[in-house]
Amino acid sequence: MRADKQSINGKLYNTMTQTINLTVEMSDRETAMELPPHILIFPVPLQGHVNSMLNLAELLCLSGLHVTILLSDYTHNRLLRHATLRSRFSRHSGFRVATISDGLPPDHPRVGERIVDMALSLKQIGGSQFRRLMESTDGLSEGGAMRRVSCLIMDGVLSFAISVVEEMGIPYIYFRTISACAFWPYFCIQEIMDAGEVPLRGKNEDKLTYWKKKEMDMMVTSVPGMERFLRRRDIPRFFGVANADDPTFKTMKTDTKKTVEACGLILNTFEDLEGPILDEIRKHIPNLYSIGPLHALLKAQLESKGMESSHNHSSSFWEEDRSCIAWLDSQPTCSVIYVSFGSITILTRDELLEFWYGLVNSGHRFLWVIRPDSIVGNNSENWNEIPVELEEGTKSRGCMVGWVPQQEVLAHPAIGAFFTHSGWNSTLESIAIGLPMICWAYFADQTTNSRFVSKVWKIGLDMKDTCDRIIVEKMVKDVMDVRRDEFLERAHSMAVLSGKAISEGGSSYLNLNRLVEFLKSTVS
Ligand SMILES: O=c1ccn([C@@H]2O[C@H](COP(=O)(O)OP(=O)(O)O[C@H]3O[C@H](CO)[C@@H](O)[C@H](O)[C@H]3O)[C@@H](O)[C@H]2O)c(=O)[nH]1
Ligand SMILES: C[C@H]1CC[C@@H]2C(C(=O)O)=CO[C@@H](O)[C@@H]21
Repeated sequence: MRADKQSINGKLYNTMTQTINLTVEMSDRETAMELPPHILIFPVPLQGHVNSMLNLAELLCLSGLHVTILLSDYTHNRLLRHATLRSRFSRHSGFRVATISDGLPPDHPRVGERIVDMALSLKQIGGSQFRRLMESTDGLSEGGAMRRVSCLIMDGVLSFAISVVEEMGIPYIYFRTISACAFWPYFCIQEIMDAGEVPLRGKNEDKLTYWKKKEMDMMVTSVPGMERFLRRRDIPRFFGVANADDPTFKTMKTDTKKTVEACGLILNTFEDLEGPILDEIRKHIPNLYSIGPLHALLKAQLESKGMESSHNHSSSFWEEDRSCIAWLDSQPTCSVIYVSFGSITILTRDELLEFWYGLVNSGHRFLWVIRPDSIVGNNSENWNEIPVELEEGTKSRGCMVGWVPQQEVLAHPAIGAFFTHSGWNSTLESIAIGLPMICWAYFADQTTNSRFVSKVWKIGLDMKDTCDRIIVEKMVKDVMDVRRDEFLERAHSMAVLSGKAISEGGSSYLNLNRLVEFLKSTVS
């Protein structure tokens, strides 16, 4: 195992090639009792969850805490291949990575709705692996170089870890990486079902047909604080199952309800964005830490310490194609719509063509991320027969790539709007930079996020449950031209509030301090 030594602040750190394992040389005066608290962070091993939890990990490192993040082998290998994990964290003492298996075969697609296989697989095998890891390493204490884990910060659907940490006397906090506006309907699942507001899907009824029904436009009255705008089609898309024993549906329901038993709940959001919903959640979970937008909070805190911002670091699972930056540099200000549907969404060839025609026919420039594993269906179809009008329109106004440094792209002056799937990280990144959105939700929490973007915050348009070139063209023209000023004004106002939340004395800034104080209290 290659190890190279670096000398930082007079201490020797060994960086191991396979895991980042900073072995802090113990000076005479330091003893285990003087070691900082050791926080174990455990995300669902998906891009959106890992991004926000790595941001939290770095913020806790900046606060002087020791942190281990527990990834899947598969995810860790993707990060080692495509991200800057080592260089980003080698500048923090006491950070390391531990790994377990996600239980899926290496060739499992890990995209689309089959991504739930991972959550269910972890539910089956995660508990025994987690117990073995914690017991065989004496709470990840690294032979005394770190304290035993003093607190677990765990993702929202990994409840198998609870019995292990409870037996070891370790407190735990949930970090649900979705929005408050999506968490709250999940929390109210039983009330929604009891009110018959999202009926079971017919045995022979496919999901598309089920969600396109007119009755899905009926309002949901059983989620306090959302009665005026939440329709049936806007609730998280793990509803609408054919039977109440559906394993994913049951997991989402039971695990979300378990949140009340934890020492607290972390949400990557801010009070001025979701205050009314946060207040509803606080009635059940009083110890709530709204500390977002985490990527922006981290950037601000790194800059205040004169450190390179996370903006220059990647936590991508795919190789970033930086050629898009040079292309953007050659485009006029605010002239490009950025299109990306996240790390899980998949499209059929027909859906891809509807978006492609809509973008080209809008007459606007577009930068489109088409993730290598995102087009499904008959791949043998000959892509050499691309309609000439699409080929010409793309040549003159478009740029299509496999994966980009998204935060850098969103901050580029050429970008005028974001066509997104409404994943929560993408939504927050767009809000923080002040970009209007067009929302095409794929599944999970995205359907609720897109409703809030369009109906509550009014910073974009919701294209839910449709995929039509005429609608795409019209919505692109609306956000880039016809209603541009209207959306830009509100998006800019929300960006200002986001900046306030993460600045010294802001709500997220203060909540992070309160979280760090709680974590420090777990060892005093
Ligand atoms: O080309 C790209 C595209 C995306 N990103 C980044 O990848 C992340 C994607 O996260 P998100 O926008 O949240 O979408 P998903 O990857 O789909 O995230 C999953 O996890 C989220 C957090 O729980 C949920 O909100 C989503 O519904 C769920 O699909 C963001 O930070 C983006 O900046 C890139 O860096 N480059
Ligand atoms: C695969 C999904 C299981 C739970 C995660 C989630 C959540 O509500 O926490 C939403 O969608 C996906 O990110 C995950």
